[in-house]
Amino acid sequence: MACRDLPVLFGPSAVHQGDLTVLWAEWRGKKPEDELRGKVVWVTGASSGIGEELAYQLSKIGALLAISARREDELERVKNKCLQISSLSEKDILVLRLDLTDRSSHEAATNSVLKHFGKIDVLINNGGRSQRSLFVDTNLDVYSAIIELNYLGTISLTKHVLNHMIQRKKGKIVTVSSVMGIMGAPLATGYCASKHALQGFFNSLRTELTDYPEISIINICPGPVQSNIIQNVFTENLSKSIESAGDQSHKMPTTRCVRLTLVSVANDLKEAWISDNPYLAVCYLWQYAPTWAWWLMNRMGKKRIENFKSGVDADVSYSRKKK
Ligand SMILES: NC(=O)c1ccc[n+]([C@@H]2O[C@H](COP(=O)([O-])OP(=O)(O)OC[C@H]3O[C@@H](n4cnc5c(N)ncnc54)[C@H](O)[C@@H]3O)[C@@H](O)[C@H]2O)c1
Repeated sequence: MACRDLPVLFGPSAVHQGDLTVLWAEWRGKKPEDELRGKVVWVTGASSGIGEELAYQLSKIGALLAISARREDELERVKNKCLQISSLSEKDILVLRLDLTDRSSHEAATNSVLKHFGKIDVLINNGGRSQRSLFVDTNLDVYSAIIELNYLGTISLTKHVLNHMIQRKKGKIVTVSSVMGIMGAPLATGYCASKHALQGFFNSLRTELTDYPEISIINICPGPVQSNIIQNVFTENLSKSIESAGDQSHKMPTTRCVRLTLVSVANDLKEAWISDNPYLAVCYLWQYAPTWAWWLMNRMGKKRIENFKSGVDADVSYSRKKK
């Protein structure tokens, strides 16, 4: 690497987006266009946010898509847009209704994708919901629902798809975890627990698959990203929605998060941190100097709770584009 290249890695725009391995992969690594064209990719939670954008970018690359979520009409909308922006044809995109919490349906859903395409090259476990409520205020049913959806729903689908990948001895299981799978933060105790559970699960599963070097387990850890995640959060009661999601424009654009996700998939990165600062820096601290991270998070966390209680987005104080 020449000295003139250093600003690419350490310049202000780069450090705000992903860990050094992700940025290196984007700069020097394999291109999603080369690695994913013609591959069968199944994306869960494809009806909005990160999953919807994954469908768009993958369709432009020429990947064959199975797109899943609970609302079929929204999936049809996403499919139609994919067909408009790509050279894919009708049969290249399978709309498959799927409720991650309905675990008894996951085997049949997997068989439907296999029947349509004959194989699954990549599963992207993206569907999930976050949380905005303090533990002291929150009903335990909410914790059960978060674990059922984010953790058990994800590993249930993985189990069926992995059986197929083991038969083929190849495939990629990608899970959209979160920086909250690495650190802890207030207002999200259940969400953090579910993402930590996913990290622990997939890091352990990888060690059980050493006889299958062509099966990759890839954990994606985004920081705050523009999507519908806040309007869909769990609150203190299962029946209660959040009053206002607040402005989300200070967060990382969905397009950028998804591009770096696909770079991570193309390069088989085991774990990718994709975030603006300060959350990216907190990930490094949490990993290498946890005592400092705990000290810092206590201070940031207080502001997060204040923001939430005043009706603005919890993370609004830390963005470069303060609102
Ligand atoms: N946006 C962020 O700031 C952020 C940060 C880190 C991680 N993530 C993760 O990214 C993933 C996608 O979230 P997003 O930000 O795009 O939010 P989003 O709310 O826009 O999208 C979530 C998707 O999951 C689907 N989903 C929810 N419950 C489901 C169920 N029971 N069965 C099937 N699908 C279901 C929704 O229909 C939707 O398609 C989630 O796993 C989330 O935890 C998001």
